[in-house]
Amino acid sequence: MIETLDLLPNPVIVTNGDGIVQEVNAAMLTWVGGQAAHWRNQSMNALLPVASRVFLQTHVWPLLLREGHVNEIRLQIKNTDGKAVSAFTNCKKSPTAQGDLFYWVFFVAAERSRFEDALLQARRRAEDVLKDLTQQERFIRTVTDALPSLIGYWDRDLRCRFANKTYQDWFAKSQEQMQGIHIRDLLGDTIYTLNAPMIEAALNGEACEFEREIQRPDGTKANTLANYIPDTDAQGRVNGFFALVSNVTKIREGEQASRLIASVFNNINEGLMITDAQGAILMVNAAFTHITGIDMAEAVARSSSILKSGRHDDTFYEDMWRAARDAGKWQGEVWSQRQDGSVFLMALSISAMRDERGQISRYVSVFSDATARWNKDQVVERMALHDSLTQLPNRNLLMERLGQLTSIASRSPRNIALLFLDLDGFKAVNDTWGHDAGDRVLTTVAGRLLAKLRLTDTVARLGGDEFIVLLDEANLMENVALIGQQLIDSINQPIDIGGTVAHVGTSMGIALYPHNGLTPQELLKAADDAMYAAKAAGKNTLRFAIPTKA
Ligand SMILES: Nc1nc2c(ncn2[C@@H]2O[C@H](COP(=O)(O)OP(=O)(O)OP(=O)(O)O)[C@@H](O)[C@H]2O)c(=O)[nH]1
Repeated sequence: MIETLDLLPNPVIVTNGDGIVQEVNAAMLTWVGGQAAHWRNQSMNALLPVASRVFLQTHVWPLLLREGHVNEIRLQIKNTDGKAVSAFTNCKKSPTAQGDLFYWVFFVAAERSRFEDALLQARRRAEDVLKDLTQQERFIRTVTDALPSLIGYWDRDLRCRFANKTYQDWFAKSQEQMQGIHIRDLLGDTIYTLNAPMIEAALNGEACEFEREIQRPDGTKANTLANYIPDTDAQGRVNGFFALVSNVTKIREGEQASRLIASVFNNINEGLMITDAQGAILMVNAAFTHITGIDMAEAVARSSSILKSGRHDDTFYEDMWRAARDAGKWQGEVWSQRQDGSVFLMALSISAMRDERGQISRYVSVFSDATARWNKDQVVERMALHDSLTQLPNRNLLMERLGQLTSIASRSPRNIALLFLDLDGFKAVNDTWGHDAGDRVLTTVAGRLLAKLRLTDTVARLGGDEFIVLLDEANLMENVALIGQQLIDSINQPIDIGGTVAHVGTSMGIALYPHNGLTPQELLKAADDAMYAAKAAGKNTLRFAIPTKA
């Protein structure tokens, strides 16, 4: 055994349980001097100064006998010069057939310092690792601080272990104040109580997501969407949970606004149609379907030209879209077609919507059905221009048509004849059979005049028993006289006035364009004068106006 011990660089002694030296190795002899035999069977106390001996007896042996080993016990050894040298020793009990042996291995302070160096290095490595970890944490913090969401970590005791900047700012707390804060203290009792089931779920390993309206320290309210994600280790233990909370106030407000817009979109009476820049329908509302009869699903993705009625030419639509594009808006009335092919008047307003680059991205068309209004306008217009009894054009419309005819004739010469008719003996009908009978006579006369004339000619009632006939392209005076006489003859026919028969005649004055005048007023005056000439000549006859020009 001693040979083996001699190989060791450390001083070693072997004792029995009473501390009697059994062996001393070579390294120990270089330290304490003498021969091995000198030390054998001596108490190891001989190697120690008094203080170490006492320490050995009172502390080391009891520990050694109890534990079977001691480590790094500081003892002093007397060297060859009798000087005390500080050393450390590790001792281990080794049972043998001859009884327990105790191996005392010594290392001097210098060796100890190597050991400490190793320790120091190990600590530095640990510190480097720690530094790495700190850097990593700093990196994580930098990244999470830049995020708009609240990111935090809560341990099992519901103490905050991490909270990013947004989390701190949200609750107006510093990083130090956040560190270790209890979640209840941060959220307040009310929100904590509401969140408690989710916290419990997260600590039970269950991820959860929920929304909550939170009042912030500055008093503002915000909608939050929270995710609690359990932090589970390899053994399946939940050590805490990550909290990821996003401010969804704007999103919720946006959704609310969208819902409002959608509600308006579908509840207004105006038809709405949104198309892309090329005119493909993207969206229509319920009123669109109500007015056009075209189903929403059927309209989408089709061209807005499905509404074309054919009453306008291509130029009309080109002008309309060009104006909407260039001016950003177009307003007007468009004859459009319903699903069933019927035509309606669309009072339409088109607005162009531009994207952030200024390009037109959408056209919003708002429209209503203006057909009923148009029909009513037509009736009013008709009433304004027609005689309500005979439905013939009245003085206004007559003058308008006469104006058009004279204007055309001034550019491309043609003859126009204006026949002024005033009934003879009409008052007697009224007086004899009453006003209604008189009306029957007037409508009958109107019908007879129309029956005798071409569609291009005009028959008008000036009022009372006065009628005007306009003959367009009346070339020969003889022809005009012939027509005039035929009209007189026709009126002379008996008129059935319900059970009895009335007779009226007509006196007719004829003025010719351009001979008797160039303007409507001149022509009417000339014909009126000629009519009076006919009356004066005995009634029921015709007279031409006296020419004003050769
Ligand atoms: N029934 C009816 N009578 C009308 C209407 N407008 C005017 N009158 C009447 O028509 C008559 C016209 O009078 P006159 O032209 O003098 O009658 P007349 O008997 O033809 O006389 P002369 O023109 O001189 O031949 C008046 O009695 C008016 O009251 C109408 O819309 N309906």
